[in-house]
Amino acid sequence: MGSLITRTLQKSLKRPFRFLYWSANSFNHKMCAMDSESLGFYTGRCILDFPPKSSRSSTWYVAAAGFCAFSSSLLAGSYSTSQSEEDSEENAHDQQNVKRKARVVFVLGGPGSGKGTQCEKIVENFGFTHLSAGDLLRAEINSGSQYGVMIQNTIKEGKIVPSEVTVHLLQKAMNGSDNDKFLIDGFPRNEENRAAFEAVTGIEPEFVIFFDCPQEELEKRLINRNQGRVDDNIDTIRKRFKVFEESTLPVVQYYERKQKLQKINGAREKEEVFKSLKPLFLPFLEEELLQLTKELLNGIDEGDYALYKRLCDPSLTAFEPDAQGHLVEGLPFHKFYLDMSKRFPSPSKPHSQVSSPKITFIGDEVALVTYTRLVQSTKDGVPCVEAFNETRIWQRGLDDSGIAVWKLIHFHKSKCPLHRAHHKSKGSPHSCKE
Ligand SMILES: Nc1ncnc2c1ncn2[C@@H]1O[C@H](COP(=O)(O)OP(=O)(O)OP(=O)(O)O)[C@@H](O)[C@H]1O
Ligand SMILES: O=c1ccn([C@@H]2O[C@H](COP(=O)(O)O)[C@@H](O)[C@H]2O)c(=O)[nH]1
Repeated sequence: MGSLITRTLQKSLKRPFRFLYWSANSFNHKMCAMDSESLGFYTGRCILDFPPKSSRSSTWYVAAAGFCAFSSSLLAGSYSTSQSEEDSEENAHDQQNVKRKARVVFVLGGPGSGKGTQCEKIVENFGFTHLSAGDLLRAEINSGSQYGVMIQNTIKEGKIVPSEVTVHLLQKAMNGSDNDKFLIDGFPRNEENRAAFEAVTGIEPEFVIFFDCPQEELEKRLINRNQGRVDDNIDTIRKRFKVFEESTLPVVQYYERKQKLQKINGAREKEEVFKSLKPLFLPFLEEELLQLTKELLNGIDEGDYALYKRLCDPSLTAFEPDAQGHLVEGLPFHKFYLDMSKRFPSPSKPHSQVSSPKITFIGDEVALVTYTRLVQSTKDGVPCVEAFNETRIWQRGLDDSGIAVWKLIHFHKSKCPLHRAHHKSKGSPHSCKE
C-alpha cells in the first residue's frame, strides 16, 4: 500500500520526494517517513502522543511537509510543530535560521568504540561541529523537558529514543550553529532514525564512519569509563550491544551498499585510529583553505584592509613585483596599496579569479596554496586581464579566544609572461600593462 501511494505520487510529481507524517488515531501513533527513491515507507511506533490528541482530530496528519528533494534547506522539525506555542516560535526561529545546506558525516560504532574520542580530534583539526545524539538527549533530560523521564528510561534500558525527538534535537542544534559541517555521532541508530533524518532535513551524509571493535574490548572500555553514566553498567552495556547488532548494524550495512561506508579499525591506540581518519577529512581542509584564499583576493579587489588584516599574520613576508625584488615584511606595504585603491578607485573594480589551484600540507599546521590568479579589469573602457603565479603559505594557530584559525604568513607573487596569440587577437581581452 505504501509503495503504491509512493509510486502514484512519484508519477504525478515526476520528481523524487520525501515526506514525514504521523498516523494518529485513538489506538496508536505511528511515525512514517516516505521516500520515493526507495519506494517505501519507514514506520516506527511512537511512544509519545504525537500530535497531541487535542490539537488535531484527523487520522492522517501531515506533520512535516518535508518535500526535501524540492528544497535544499533544512526544514523545521516536525516534533516541534505539534508542541506548545513557545515551541512554535522556536520552530519559526529554526526556519529563519535555514542557511546553506549542511554537510554531514555520520559516526557509528558499537558502544565504547571511540566515537566521542575521535570526534573531538576531528573537530580540533578539521573545523567540524560535533553533535553527539546521546549528549543531546542527556542535555534534554537535564533541561527538565517533559520528555526527560521517557528519555532517561529509554537510555537506562539501552533502547532507542523515538526518531522525532532525536531528529528535532539534531536539527535544532544544526540550525543554531554557524558552521555548515557536522559530525553526527551515535546516530542514526536504526533504519527509522535514518529515514526520518533524511526525510526531515533532506540531507544525505557525505560518508559514514564505522569504528569496528570486538565486544570484549568495548566492554572493558565502558566499565572503565567512569563518567557516571546511567548506562555504563554491565546489564545495560549488554542490552546496548544487542540493540547495536539488531538495529544499528543494518544501517551500517545500508551505507556499505551505498558505498558511503568508511570502516575503521577502532581496536588500536587512539592516535593510530586518528591517523586513519585524517585522509578522509583532508578534502574539507583543502576546500576551507581555497575559500580563505578567494576571500583574501576578493578583499584585495575591494581594497578592504580590515579583512586583509584579519586574515594575515602581522609579520607577513612577501615577494611581489611591486617590491622590486625585495622581501617585504609586515602589513604597512600592502596597506598602502589597499588604501590607494579605496581612495582612487579605478573605473571598474578588478576581479580576481583563481585558476588551477594546488594545495600541499606541511605537517598539520601549514599549507601551501599555489595557483594562477587572473585579474580582470578595464583600462580606458577596454577589458584587460593580467595573470600572476602566486604561492600563499597559511599557518594554523590559536586566536585570542583559543579558537584555531588560519593566517597568511608568506606569499610569493610573480607576473606570468604574456600569451602572444591571445593579446594580438583584436577585440579580445589583453594585458593591462603592455
Ligand atoms: N582507541 C582507544 N583505545 C583505548 N581506549 C579508548 C580508545 N578510544 C576511546 N577509548 C576510551 O574508551 C571509552 C569510551 O570511548 P568513547 O566515549 O569515545 O566511546 P563512544 O563510542 O563515544 O561511546 P558511547 O557510544 O557509549 O558514547 C573512553 O573512556 C575512552 O577514553
Ligand atoms: O540517536 C540516538 C542516540 C542515543 N540514544 C540513546 O542514548 C544512549 C547513549 O547514547 P551514546 O551515543 O552511547 O551516548 C543510547 O544507548 C540510546 O539509549 C538514542 O536513543 N538515539
